[in-house]
This record gives sequence, structure tokens and C-alpha cells, in this order.
Amino acid sequence: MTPPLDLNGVALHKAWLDRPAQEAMVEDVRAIARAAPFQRYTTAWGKPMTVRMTAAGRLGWVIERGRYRYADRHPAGGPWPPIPDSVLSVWRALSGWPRDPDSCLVNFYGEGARMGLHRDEDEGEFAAPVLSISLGDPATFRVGGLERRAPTRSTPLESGDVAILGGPARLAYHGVDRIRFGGSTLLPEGGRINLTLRVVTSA
Ligand SMILES: O=C(O)CCC(=O)C(=O)O
Ligand SMILES: [Fe+2]
Repeated sequence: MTPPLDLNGVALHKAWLDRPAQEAMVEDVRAIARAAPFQRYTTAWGKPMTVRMTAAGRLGWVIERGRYRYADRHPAGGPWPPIPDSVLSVWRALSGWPRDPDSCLVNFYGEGARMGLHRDEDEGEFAAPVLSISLGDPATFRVGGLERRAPTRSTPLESGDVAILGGPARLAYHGVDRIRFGGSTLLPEGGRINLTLRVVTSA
């Protein structure tokens, strides 16, 4: 295995998934979205997010009346669908964590979607990494430090890349500046899918 690239402590495994594996994972994501449709949430500040979200696993992220939390049911009512094996196998190969994650958040970036600089700090177990899988159109991913004002660096995330926010970089600020809509042929409709695997409850 070629060693990962390092972006401010985030380990970046370029082209970890080959094209057939990416295509299979897209089918798994479509099945998740049939069971738990993508939502367009409004932030606590009343602004609609440009990214649409759903989830798999025991817990998923919901925003209700401006309050964010991990919930065990999706907004349409049922439990979240299980995390697909295609996704779990990436976690088992790269996370170094002895247990499977209890949450897989799924983001869809259409044309013009972005995600502002933030930290993933709502999980109960910061010793476990957050593992991020990119599918479809390329994105500009920005990583800073542990404080919002720390200097940042950016790098492209392309289809099949896996990024790991772990160790000292687990709580690093990060975000997606933009995607290059139509820059990949993986999704016929265009856009980018990002999956993040997380350990929310430390048991
Ligand atoms: O889309 C990405 O690459 C990052 C997503 C992210 O930071 C998050 O869902 O918390
Ligand atoms: Fe994040």
C-alpha cells in the first residue's frame, strides 16, 4: 500500500477505491437514499444548507428547528438503513479502530454546494478517527488546525479518495470550498457524494 499523503495531519489515501468499487458504492448509496431520502436542512441561523444529507447506521445527523443532533430515526420516521458492507470494509482496512462505526453520514453536493469550515465535534469518541470517502465530482477540501484562525491548506478530493481525520487532526477545522460540477463521469446526474464514518457512542 502506498503511504497516504499528509494534509495538516489528515491522511489522504488517493484512489483507494477503483472504478468498479466506486460504482458499487454508488448503488449502495442510492439504496440508502431510497430508504432514508436526502434532506435539505436549515442551519441554526436559518440558512438552508447547500449540501443535502442522509445517513446509514444506528445514528444519523438531523437538524430540527435549528437544533442539531444524532438521532436513531430519520426525519421520515424509520430507523436508518444499515451501513453497507462496501463502506464498512474501507473502515476495517484503514481506520485502525477495533469496532465498526455507528454512523455513516452521507452528503450530496450538487452544483454550487459547499461546506464551510467546521470541526466534527459532536461524537462521543474522539480517539476514533472520522473516515471520509469521496465519490463523483472532484472537490477542493480545506484543512486547518485546531483553532479556526489557524492557517489552512487545500487539496483536491477525487472520486475514490479516502481521507482520515485521526490522531491530532481528529478535531481539525475542515471544509469543502467548491466542487467541480461535471468533473467526473461516476454520477450521470453530476455532483459529489461524501460518506463519513464515525464512532458516535463510546461503548
Ligand atoms: O464532504 C467532505 O469531504 C467533508 C464532509 C464533512 O466535513 C462532514 O460531513 O462533516
Ligand atoms: Fe466535517
